[in-house]
Amino acid sequence: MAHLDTAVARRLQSVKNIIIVLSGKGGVGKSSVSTQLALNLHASSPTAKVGILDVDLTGPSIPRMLGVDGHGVHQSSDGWVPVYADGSDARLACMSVGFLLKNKGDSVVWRGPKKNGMIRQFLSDVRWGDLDYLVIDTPPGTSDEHLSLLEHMAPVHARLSAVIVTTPQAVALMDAMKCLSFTRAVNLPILGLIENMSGYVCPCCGEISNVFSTGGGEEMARREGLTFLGSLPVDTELVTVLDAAEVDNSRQDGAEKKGAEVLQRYGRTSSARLFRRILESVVERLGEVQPVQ
Ligand SMILES: Nc1ncnc2c1ncn2[C@@H]1O[C@H](COP(=O)(O)OP(=O)(O)OP(=O)(O)O)[C@@H](O)[C@H]1O
Repeated sequence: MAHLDTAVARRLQSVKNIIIVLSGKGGVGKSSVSTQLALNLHASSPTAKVGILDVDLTGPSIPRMLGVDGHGVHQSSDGWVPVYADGSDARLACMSVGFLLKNKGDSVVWRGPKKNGMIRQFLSDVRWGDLDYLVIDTPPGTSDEHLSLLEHMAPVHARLSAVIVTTPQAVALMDAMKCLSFTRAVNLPILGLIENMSGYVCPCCGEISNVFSTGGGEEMARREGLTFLGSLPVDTELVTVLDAAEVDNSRQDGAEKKGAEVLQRYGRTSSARLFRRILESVVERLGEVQPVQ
């Protein structure tokens, strides 16, 4: 399966760390965790350069979460120019199939080879430039998209690792275990596990209460010898910021304005405060992971 893809190698040689975000189950908040990871890495230093690649081809949600879904992608002689969610600062680059669809509601109905071709093109043709981190949001489960990513990246990039997202419920944890066994089978280093929708933040007083079970992710991490990166409660403020990030296409500056607004508004949420601690663990773990063999 492994072959050296020189076009991908050339493009990714200026990317220091690649973090693949996985979840066994759909709807557990993988895209929102990917978005928050990118936003927090971006905010972690005034010079941090971050990319986010959305390979959830049938359900791309990153452009909307970052407030840039009104954008089209510009094709230059040297490949696709990513969309910058932070506008002219150009430190938060985003690429998604969502930018390539003619109409927002269009669905992508592709078989494996076509998905593989799209993913390879994302890896070989996007002008990411120098990046400290590239965060990759994937579809739920472990399917064609995951295999394509690894097939093209593992032979050419040593600093590849994964984060697993789960909710605390038993069914989600069972699927997270499948994800874990996939990463072990393909020798993909794991930074750790994040438990999302763990408890509920009261919008009035900020207190966290446990509506459903909590702690299942932490328990799984301990049992499996993984780092528990932290938990994030259900946060209605987060939904307001990420889900409502629809761009006003009637304004020429709509997408750029909305992207900047998401960055600012997210920074003030309680999720952002909690995520900063998760980020510390992620960065610490990045320093420890052994390069992919
Ligand atoms: N901690 C949270 N608090 C409140 N809402 C959340 C939280 N995490 C995710 N959500 C919301 O839940 C919904 C699903 O989240 P998201 O799209 O990130 O899940 P996903 O696992 O990527 O889904 P899919 O399987 O479709 O790819 C979104 O509306 C998102 O804003």
